[in-house]
Amino acid sequence: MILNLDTHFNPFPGKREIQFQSFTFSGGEPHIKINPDFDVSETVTITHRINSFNDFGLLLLAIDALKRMEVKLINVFIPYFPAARQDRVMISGEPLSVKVYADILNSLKLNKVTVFDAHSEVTPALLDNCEVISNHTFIAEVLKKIGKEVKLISPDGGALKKIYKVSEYLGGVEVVECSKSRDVKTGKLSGFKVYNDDLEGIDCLIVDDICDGGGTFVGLAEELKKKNAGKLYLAVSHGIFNKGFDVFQKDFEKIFTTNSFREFDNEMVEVVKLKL
Ligand SMILES: O=P(O)(O)OC[C@H]1O[C@@H](O)[C@H](O)[C@@H]1O
Repeated sequence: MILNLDTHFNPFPGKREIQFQSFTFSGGEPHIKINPDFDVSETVTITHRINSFNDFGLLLLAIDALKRMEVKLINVFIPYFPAARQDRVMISGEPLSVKVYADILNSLKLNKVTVFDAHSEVTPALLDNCEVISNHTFIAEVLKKIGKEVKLISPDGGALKKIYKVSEYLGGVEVVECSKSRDVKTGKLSGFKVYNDDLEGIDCLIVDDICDGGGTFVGLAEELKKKNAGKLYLAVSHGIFNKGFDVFQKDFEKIFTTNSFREFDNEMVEVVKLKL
């Protein structure tokens, strides 16, 4: 049984859905009422796209309601895990945000928590009974859509381990390693480096987990262009795109993402819908 808290997001098409009503009280608090017309002895999988604290709150309320209805086995599918990037304390005074979310979920004794393309190994290490869905089939689908040979571009050291696994899954597509620096205090990016001088006319697919403002990818695109690379494509599992898409217009042919975070309606972007 599936409880899709975000009614625009259904990664389990065809599975029976539990009906519910959710709304926000006038004071701003989320609320939910789950219809009791289902067999509580079955496992229930809650799916939710979390991009605000209220979204997380609604998830917690739904878990509590199901427990009170005596559902014993509850799975949760949160494709984009909140604060996954706040996985270490960089400077004193910051919280270890991802652990705050993980601790709350762990306290609820869930049967399974599934996340899609975890930012780092920290999220699955912190969560009890965690399953991570890799980006392999997403990237394979992207390559099919591009329909020609590309090199895979790893934007930084953090993405390397994952991109080599993708390359292996795809039968050994060549990987180009790159690096960048980010100022801990200001978040400003600089010093983009591409460790391959043989990119003349070569089409490139940059692969990463998250695109937020896009600075990483625009900076990298400029370096790739200096090496006369061919067409540039970007594939990110979780699209936030907080600065919109105009920033990519000059350098990129197309951007691929999934619907793990939200929906998109822009001709530069092609969305591969998540299906489990
Ligand atoms: O440059 P923007 O898009 O803001 O940020 C995205 C980058 O920041 C990292 O955490 C992500 O893994 C990605 O490399």
